[in-house]
Amino acid sequence: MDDMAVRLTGISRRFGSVRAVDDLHLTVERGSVVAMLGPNGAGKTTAMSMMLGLAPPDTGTATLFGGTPAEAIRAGRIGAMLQDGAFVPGATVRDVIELARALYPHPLDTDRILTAAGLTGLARRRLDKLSGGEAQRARFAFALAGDPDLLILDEPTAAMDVAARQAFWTAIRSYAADGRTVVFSTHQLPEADEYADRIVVLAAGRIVADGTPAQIRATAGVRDDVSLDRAFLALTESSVATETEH
Ligand SMILES: Nc1ncnc2c1ncn2[C@@H]1O[C@H](COP(=O)(O)OP(=O)(O)OP(=O)(O)O)[C@@H](O)[C@H]1O
Repeated sequence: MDDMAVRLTGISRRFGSVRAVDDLHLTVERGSVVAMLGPNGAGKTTAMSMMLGLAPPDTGTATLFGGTPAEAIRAGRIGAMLQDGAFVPGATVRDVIELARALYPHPLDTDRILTAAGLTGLARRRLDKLSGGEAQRARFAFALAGDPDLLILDEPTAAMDVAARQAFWTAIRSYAADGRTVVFSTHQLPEADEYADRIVVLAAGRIVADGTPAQIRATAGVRDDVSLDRAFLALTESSVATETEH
């Protein structure tokens, strides 16, 4: 049996002449919180899509808990937040939570989901009337609904205000404290610094650094008291999405 929550073995994906993800090898241990960082276009969303089985890799394999992503999803073990994921038109926050709960074998209680996502006062609001940050909280509610073993979250706090971010990270902390696994991407580097056990830095579809926040600073050659932003820039400054040769 594979002990790893996520195992990416040499996955690659091209779009035309762009190598969005280039021979990526990554394992994520169960119970860890892993941040995926990288400049715009580094391949984070593409890698997460392949993790979830939404896009097949051109080469390599992606497994979750030792099986295919589709098997893990069917077993109700995976929750995900994707960038700008569309909602059912006309539905309310409560409707979409009930819809998500119906997809999973052991869903969380609706009130618990509403509380964890900070949506208790908005349960009857139509999704198309939500603000950007509120819609992001609704996506988080959808991801949490099935009480999954692994959360894969693409820029989960984008558009959230300060209070919503704090509530989000409190929910993630209690979720991870139960030994469950989180993989998230962000451009808010202090979030990775504070909440991730491990940071994977991507540039041009490849891993350029991987380790604890302290190890990332060491790889970048900066001191421990220097901001993670400085370390990140040192690691990724020279990178641009790789064009393949014709
Ligand atoms: N469907 C697509 N068609 C063509 N090119 C694509 C497609 N999806 C992604 N790309 C390209 O692949 C590269 C990686 O994109 P990806 O969205 O994975 O990056 P990202 O790290 O998530 O970026 P961001 O931080 O901006 O969200 C980029 O150069 C992007 O333009």
